[in-house]
Amino acid sequence: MSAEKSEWESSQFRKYDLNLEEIPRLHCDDPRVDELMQKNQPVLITGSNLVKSAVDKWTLDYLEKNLDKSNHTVFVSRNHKFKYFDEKKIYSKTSPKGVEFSPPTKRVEMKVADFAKKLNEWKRGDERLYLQESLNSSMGSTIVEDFLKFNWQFVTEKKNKYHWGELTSNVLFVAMEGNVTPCHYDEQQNLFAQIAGYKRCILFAPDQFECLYPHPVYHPHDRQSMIDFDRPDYTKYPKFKNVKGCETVVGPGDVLYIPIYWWHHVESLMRGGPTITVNFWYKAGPTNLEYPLQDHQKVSIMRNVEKMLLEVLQEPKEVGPLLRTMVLGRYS
Ligand SMILES: CC[C@@H](CC(=O)C(=O)O)C(=O)O
Ligand SMILES: [Zn+2]
Repeated sequence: MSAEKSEWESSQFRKYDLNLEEIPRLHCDDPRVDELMQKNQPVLITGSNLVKSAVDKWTLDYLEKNLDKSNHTVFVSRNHKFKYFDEKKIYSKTSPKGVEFSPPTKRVEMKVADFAKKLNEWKRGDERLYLQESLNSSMGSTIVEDFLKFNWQFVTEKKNKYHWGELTSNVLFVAMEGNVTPCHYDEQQNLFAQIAGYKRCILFAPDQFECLYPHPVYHPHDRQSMIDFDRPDYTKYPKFKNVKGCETVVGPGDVLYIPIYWWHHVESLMRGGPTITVNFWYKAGPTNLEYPLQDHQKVSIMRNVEKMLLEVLQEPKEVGPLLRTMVLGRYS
């Protein structure tokens, strides 16, 4: 992948054993953008001015001065990975009895000033921080003003053209250089707008499900890959060797379309300073079942089968044996 005007270099990437294609990088007026989005394919869109009002202004200092003085949600990790988990699933009735789940990160509330201070004073071996919070009207009048100046026409045009559901949230992400959000998928359409710094985004299509081994649906790490990209266990996860993916680097002003159910791994480039992103998450649109079904629809079906089996069996340990009895030698 070539650096745009050498703003970054691949030595700032973390090293993984992956062969990756490049995600197309196209100007927003290029008709191929819509050809790809129509097919639920990722594309990096330039020139949209989606978050121009923030690109010109938002730095850590600016956020410190203008984000309101109350607390903000910050995740803390003992390493560079910030693997998401659903707290509600740690204690749910279907979580296996006595199976200890040790959260890989902790969620704290922090003033932006304290967050910025810790980033500026960070040294190797210290805990890492990742501010992640939905933007809302209580974010301070200046931030709200910048937010209202986003190019809403651009995103609304995409929402209407592809019959997406409602905009559910705009999440603000402020990461330390080197932070990684491990490989996972979301059940929402996502316009991922980069404001400051550079992020490498590695994406895999929903049909790579069997190469990426997601945790069971009942698990707190539902939707997250079980594979540690830093040290893949090819014995436990042999199909990871064959995974096919694509990648791009998003920089200020770029918008990456991350289609619903597409796996993505996101890393803030090492030695690249803090990164700032705002995403636009949209609910899925109405599902019209046309055959052959699309790969993301099959993921949705598998999720529903797992949920139904859990509901009726109650005991997660019984799901695997029942599925094996049903499939092995009969459907395989
Ligand atoms: C959750 C954080 C991640 C973004 C992402 O996964 C998304 O927008 O869906 C990132 O940028 O580190
Ligand atoms: Zn995501």
